Amino acid sequence: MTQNNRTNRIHIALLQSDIAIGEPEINKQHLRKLCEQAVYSSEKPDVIMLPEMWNTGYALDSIHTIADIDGADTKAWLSEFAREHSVNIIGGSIAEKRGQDIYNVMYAFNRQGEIVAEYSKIHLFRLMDEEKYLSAGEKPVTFELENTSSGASICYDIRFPELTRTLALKGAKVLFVPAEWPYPRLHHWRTLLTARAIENQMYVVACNRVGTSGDTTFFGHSLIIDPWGEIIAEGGEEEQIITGGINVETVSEVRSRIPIFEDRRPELYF
Ligand SMILES: NC(=O)CCC(=O)C(=O)O
Repeated sequence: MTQNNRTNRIHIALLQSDIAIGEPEINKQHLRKLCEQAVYSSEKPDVIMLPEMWNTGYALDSIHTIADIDGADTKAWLSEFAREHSVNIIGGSIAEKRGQDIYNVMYAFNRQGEIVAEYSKIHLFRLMDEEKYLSAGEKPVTFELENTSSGASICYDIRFPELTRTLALKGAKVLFVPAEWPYPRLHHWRTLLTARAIENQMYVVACNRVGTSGDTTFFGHSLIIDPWGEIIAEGGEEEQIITGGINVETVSEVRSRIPIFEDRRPELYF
């Protein structure tokens, strides 16, 4: 386990895992074990976070038969785990079947096991054929976790600064980003996440998968970045749990030092 010091207020554990393509049950057992490893560690986290599409991976050809119907199974075990262990969970994202459509959906649960957010990925990634198989979400989502206003984005979404700015304007101080982001775009990953943190003066917490599917290799490098753009924690390229602490008061400090939200001139931008 990669460990950061624990003087800050919210302690986060990122489950940077491999994903078995097209094997929801195997993935569920595996992620559950990692969740247990995180909560039974010597420094129990306040929030645990999973990567993008962890139930199926990008098994798009069979997605209609293996996606979780209404997310029912995933919601049930994540909610129970959150309540049983009194831990907040950002449930990465899963392939969810809603009627005849499939969405890439993030759930967030509080310590009581209540679902506090459901976000369907707005921007579908053509390079991985998402738009051919999945339906796009229509609504930016903010939510409260540990009394902290937070925002949801999934992977490719971070290439759209308008979305993160919208979430920041709705009050988000922390952006959670589950991902399946592969080589060769490590430079884009680090740069875009850091830019979203700096330009919105918010924490960015991103959990990427590792492992190889076909000829695509996912590099991990999960990140926790502070509102000044400094990296608090970064994963390697192996399966591991990455931990780091965030203190939301830092958001106000950075925003008062360089008051970009007061200096914006939105009447001139569009
Ligand atoms: N799963 C994704 O959305 C991947 C996004 C990605 O790799 C990118 O470069 O953007």
